[in-house]
Amino acid sequence: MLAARPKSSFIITNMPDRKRPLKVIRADSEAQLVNGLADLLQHCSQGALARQDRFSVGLSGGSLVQLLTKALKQRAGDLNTAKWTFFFCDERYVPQDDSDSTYGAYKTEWLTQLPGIRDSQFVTANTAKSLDECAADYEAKVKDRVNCDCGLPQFDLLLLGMGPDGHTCSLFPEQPATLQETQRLVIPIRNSPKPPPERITFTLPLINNARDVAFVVTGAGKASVVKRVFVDLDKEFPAAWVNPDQGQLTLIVDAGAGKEIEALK
Ligand SMILES: O=C(O)[C@H](O)[C@@H](O)[C@H](O)[C@H](O)COP(=O)(O)O
Repeated sequence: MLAARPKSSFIITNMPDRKRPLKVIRADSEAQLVNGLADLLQHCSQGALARQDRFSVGLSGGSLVQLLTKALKQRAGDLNTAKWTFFFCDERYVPQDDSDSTYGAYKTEWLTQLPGIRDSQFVTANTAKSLDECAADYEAKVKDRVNCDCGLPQFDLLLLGMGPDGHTCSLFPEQPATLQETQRLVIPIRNSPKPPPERITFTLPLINNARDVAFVVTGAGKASVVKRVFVDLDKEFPAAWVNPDQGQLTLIVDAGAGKEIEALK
């Protein structure tokens, strides 16, 4: 059977506030979307492993857990995941065996469905520490394990989701001060508007230094926010602050989430 190829892929260039053109991959079905995500993983991992001996990936929670699991299963024969290291762009400050843990969600899926991936490939947050220490400790792990040739850790790929309120990672519109962070790469979050209230999250200096950043956004309910974030760069929404300095920004959407940007093709 022919693999379901993404319906269309296009570049939006005429955005003065964007440092690099935005690449959009628009899928008509979940199978096409998974295939687009799998292509991206293959492309980014091959590039990273040609440059160095590790591929560093930042994961997010939500619907991405299932979509990424499907993409990795689909390409299990082609991807050499043994050299991949998985970090968390944000993590909920709960014990690792709590049903709210993002690491726990991945572990449940992957260690049963993706036997090639070992638990030791996840770089997890130490939630036995205080929240502040947990964030500082995770920043130290990132600095220790991610390529820092340019002075700042540079992830090979960050996979991000976006909530209907335009939040990404644990950067929420109700907490705009988090977007102004310039020193710390991982910060604690208290009183998150989305439960659970305590979290840690990557900050913009780390996110925008990545080599590749991809958002995966689905559902017609997010269509207008997708346009306001990715086309209008409306800074009311934290996701609009993701603007990689040199890296490639890719938006993978289904037909529903992409319906208001379709005309820009
Ligand atoms: O920690 C969390 O609460 C989730 O990880 C959350 O930030 C999620 O990534 C977005 O809300 C997008 O989720 P969906 O893709 O499921 O809409």
